[in-house]
Amino acid sequence: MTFQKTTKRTQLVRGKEISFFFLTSIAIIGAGIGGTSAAYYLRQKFGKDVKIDLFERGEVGGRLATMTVQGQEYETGGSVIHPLNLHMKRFVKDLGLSVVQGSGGLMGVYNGESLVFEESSWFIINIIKLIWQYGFQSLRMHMWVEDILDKFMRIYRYQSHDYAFSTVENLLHSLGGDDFLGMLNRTLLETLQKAGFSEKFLDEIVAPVMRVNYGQSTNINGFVGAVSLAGADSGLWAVKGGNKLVCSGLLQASRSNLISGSVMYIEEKTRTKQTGTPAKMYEVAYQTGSETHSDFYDIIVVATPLNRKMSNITFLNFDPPIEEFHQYYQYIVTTLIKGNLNSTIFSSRALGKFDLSTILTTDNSDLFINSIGIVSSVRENNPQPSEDGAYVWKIFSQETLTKEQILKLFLSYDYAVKQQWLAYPHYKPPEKCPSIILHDRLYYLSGIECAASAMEMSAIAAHNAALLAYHRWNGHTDMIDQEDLYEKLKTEL
Ligand SMILES: Cc1cc2nc3c(=O)[nH]c(=O)nc-3n(C[C@H](O)[C@H](O)[C@H](O)COP(=O)(O)OP(=O)(O)OC[C@H]3O[C@@H](n4cnc5c(N)ncnc54)[C@H](O)[C@@H]3O)c2cc1C
Ligand SMILES: CC(C)=CCC/C(C)=C/CC/C(C)=C/CSC[C@H](N)C(=O)O
Repeated sequence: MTFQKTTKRTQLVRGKEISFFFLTSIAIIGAGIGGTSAAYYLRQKFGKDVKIDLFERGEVGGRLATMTVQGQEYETGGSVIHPLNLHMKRFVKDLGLSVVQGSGGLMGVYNGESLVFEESSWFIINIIKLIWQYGFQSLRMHMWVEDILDKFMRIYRYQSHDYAFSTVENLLHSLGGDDFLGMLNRTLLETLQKAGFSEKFLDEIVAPVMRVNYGQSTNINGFVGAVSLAGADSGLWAVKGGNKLVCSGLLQASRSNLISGSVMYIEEKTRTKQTGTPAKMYEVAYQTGSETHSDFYDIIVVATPLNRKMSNITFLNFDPPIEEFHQYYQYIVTTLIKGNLNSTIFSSRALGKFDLSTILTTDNSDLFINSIGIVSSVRENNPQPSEDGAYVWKIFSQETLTKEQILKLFLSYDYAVKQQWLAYPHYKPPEKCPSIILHDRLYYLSGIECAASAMEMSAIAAHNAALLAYHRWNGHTDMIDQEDLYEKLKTEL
């Protein structure tokens, strides 16, 4: 089913205001959470008649993906969602999906020799342990993250009032001023050292959280560091049946046309429209199987990281030319293993007495895993062991695990399956974020990952790209890059 709309645009021609009627068609490249939420918001803004084509060369969901083993499905990509991720929350509600809550088992931190920190199932013991080992730093860290989240949440108010930003930097500045921009330019380590956190706390608590969430050290930028720490909060949740259901749901709700094909190049061309007037449009050339096709669009939203390895899209004949993108993405392997853990490699405690369900690791180059933890299938709230007591464990590592490494970790195992990812940017502050406006009507939403990669970040970027495209198409410049929005909106009911 295709939709077409005639849209009125007014232009100044030799000093006279002339109205043209154009057919509006929009292409989105990539059907991950970024592309599908862009389709959803573009439909909301541009209305029911505009044609929206969504190009996807792989599976709908992108980095939200599951793997089915022995009849059970597990998340292998983006898995947890923060309780304050309001776009994701809204999608789930609007699409009639259900949620599963994180199981919240016990966590320990291994440094290659022993467990340097171990949670207790008694809340009060935990508090005493944390204060004993790190003073009040855990509480201070919690407050630091909460303060950042508090400011971050301003985006929902701005977007509900339809305000858009033309750069990632402007968006972040509107939320947290120079402090937020400063976080992009400094490492998390520098930021937290300056705030007075101890080496011990940074090595034993903060670095392990960065390793499990972003496969990197505390040398990542301070902003993504804060997002990563938020990813260790309580109350995390996931979508029942798999997070990727949000993407297929948004695609359907947006009534876009899914085109299964790989976009090869985008070129700006002059075309004569049905009205007889010449107009600049974008030609999208894509491959399906061995065939090449192309189609013309007024607006394009690129919702995939633009680099050779990940999307390989060429921009032809743009004036000025569109720069090449060189963001390097971190390679990560997710391995699912159903088996009996050899807990004696982590702790001297007897096998039956080991009660940790997640083991994080310190930044030790001798370690071959970043983390290991018990996981539930996408339909369960709590992980279920099989009759022989085996659980399904998810391991994140920098390289594919060898059989020897798996046999070191497990006394016995039923299966081991893996998925490799170019997962998220390799963060190296100072971060220079790519432009959102690549050309007149060509938008890039994945650039937001330079600040932090997470489902909610892509959804925020998608909403922003839809608002930006809409306001620029209609000449509403007052809705873009407004300064002091927080103060302006404070007085509104
Ligand atoms: C292992 C792992 C764990 C993670 N855990 C979490 C987590 O717990 N919580 C969280 O919030 N985030 C997590 N993330 C990050 C999160 O998954 C991503 O930030 C988010 O899914 C990115 O979505 P996106 O739509 O922007 O990009 P993608 O999901 O990458 O979507 C881009 C799509 O574009 C398609 N595409 C690329 N090139 C072309 C082309 N030329 N033509 C057509 N289609 C093309 C791709 O096939 C892909 O489907 C994790 C990521 C990974 C890899
Ligand atoms: C964007 C905001 C404000 C919050 C998002 C917090 C969040 C959910 C961060 C997680 C980011 C991430 C890339 C996690 C990867 S690993 C996830 C999990 N620990 C797992 O074991 O699968």
